[in-house]
Amino acid sequence: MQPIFEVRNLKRAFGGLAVTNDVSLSMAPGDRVALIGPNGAGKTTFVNLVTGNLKPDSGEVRIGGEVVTGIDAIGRVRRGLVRSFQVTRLFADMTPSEHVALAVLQRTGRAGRLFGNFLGMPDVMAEVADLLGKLGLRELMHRKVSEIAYGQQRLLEIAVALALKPRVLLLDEPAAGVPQSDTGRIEQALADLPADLAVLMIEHDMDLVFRFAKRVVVLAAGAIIFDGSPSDVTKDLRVREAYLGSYANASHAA
Ligand SMILES: Nc1ncnc2c1ncn2[C@@H]1O[C@H](COP(=O)(O)OP(=O)(O)OP(=O)(O)O)[C@@H](O)[C@H]1O
Repeated sequence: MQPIFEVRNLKRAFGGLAVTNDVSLSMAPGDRVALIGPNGAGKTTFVNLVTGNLKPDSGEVRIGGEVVTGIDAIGRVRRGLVRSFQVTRLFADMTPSEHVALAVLQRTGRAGRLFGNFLGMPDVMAEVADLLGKLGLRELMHRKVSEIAYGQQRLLEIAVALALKPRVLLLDEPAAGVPQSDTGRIEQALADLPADLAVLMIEHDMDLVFRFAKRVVVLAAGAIIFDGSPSDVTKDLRVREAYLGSYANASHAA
């Protein structure tokens, strides 16, 4: 299948440190990939390079075959590359329906309109209600974000991302900070993501990785050291060494 998302020979250094060191990765529609790696492996930097929040020193990012390396973050969202909105970027005084409506208006090129008007736009409201319903947030759609639980805020991040109709979705630790009692709802939302969506999830929780991912990519010291099946990743010697090395460094530093 033609890749929907491709990274070729991506490099980025800070000072003398190669934080993204010749990374290549390709994903097809429907892929469910987990990106893992010890602390400081370069996962966040990689995501920032991919989304256009950071410029690479060299290499290429493609969405649907189009080279987007010179296109900014908003242009990449328009082409279908969406990173889940972070809880820290939700507006405490706004409601879930306002957040999702804003994303729908942005996607449909109507974000410039007076925002309060969306309540009178039946197509927008129908989509907002549908999306929030699918994520179990319908009852809370008109409450303030500050009044809803953290797990529900994380579901709202997913709803906002989906309202942008992504072709490639980057999820940054979607269940981090969510109490155990609420992680089931997040996992259900991940299981219900559109089948043709390519999903790259950064995750530390290996239980979640094993339940979600069909493929695991391991980044260590800026380079991909493993790209394969979840069942093979724990047996891989280089992966074991990378994690052991990071634990050794951490205890050394402590
Ligand atoms: N703007 C920057 N300037 C200098 N060094 C940086 C910068 N951003 C990241 N680094 C360094 O790059 C390395 C990788 O950082 P990055 O945050 O990408 O790793 P990570 O895998 O996301 O880590 P974690 O899992 O701990 O969040 C670290 O050594 C970090 O100190």
